[in-house]
Amino acid sequence: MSVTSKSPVVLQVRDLACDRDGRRLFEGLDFSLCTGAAIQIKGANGAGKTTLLRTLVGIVSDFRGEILWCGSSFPSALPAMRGSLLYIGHRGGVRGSLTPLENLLWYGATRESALWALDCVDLSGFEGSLCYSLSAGENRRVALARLFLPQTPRLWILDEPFTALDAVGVAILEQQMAAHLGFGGSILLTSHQCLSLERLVSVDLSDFVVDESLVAMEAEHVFS
Ligand SMILES: Nc1ncnc2c1ncn2[C@@H]1O[C@H](COP(=O)(O)OP(=O)(O)OP(=O)(O)O)[C@@H](O)[C@H]1O
Repeated sequence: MSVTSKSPVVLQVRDLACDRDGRRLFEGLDFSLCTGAAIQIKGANGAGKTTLLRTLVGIVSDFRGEILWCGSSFPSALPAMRGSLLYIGHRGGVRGSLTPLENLLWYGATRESALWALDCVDLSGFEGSLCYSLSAGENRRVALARLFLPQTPRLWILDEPFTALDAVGVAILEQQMAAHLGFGGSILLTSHQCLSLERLVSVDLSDFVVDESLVAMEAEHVFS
């Protein structure tokens, strides 16, 4: 699928600002994510990448500005967006006391599709091991196996999906992301990794950091 200026926008952020613990992390953030396209959110440790993703999936509701799903504003658009969303957070959502197969069955996969997905991420032979006995990279593969299940939702929001993966794991994931975009899906991800995906644009949160000196000057002006 080719992405053009006419590709429909699925997720849009307008003049977004997020706070954490009383501190403004970023403000004035604008971007539009189209069908068949990906956005990589970049920024230093603590810049607010995870906070942004958690805001976009509705876990964090303390924001200023506007978030739109297919043209409808949050929070009323949240249920519709969640119906089309696959979110894999920092921790991956893998239960250590379950096996990789049981984890995928818990997410609603059939046994056949779960075994297929585990094979795609090179975990054949580990289906029945308890996840707490697997390595960090293997656990990350269990989490990412959800991207290989059939009828995957159209929007993927992925927080540091490449963490702990080896070179083969990175290649497998990039290939699957490219396939998802090719089918008209959309991806928003955070990563410090240099990615070779086509139809990918970067948004750096450092460009939206608040200038504290201006905030102080404005406050002085208001109270003087
Ligand atoms: N639950 C929380 N309560 C209070 N402050 C928080 C909480 N979670 C995050 N923060 C703070 O918000 C800021 C942004 O955190 P966030 O995890 O969004 O950054 P990040 O850009 O994803 O960082 P990293 O690259 O290290 O993963 C940090 O300074 C962090 O200390």
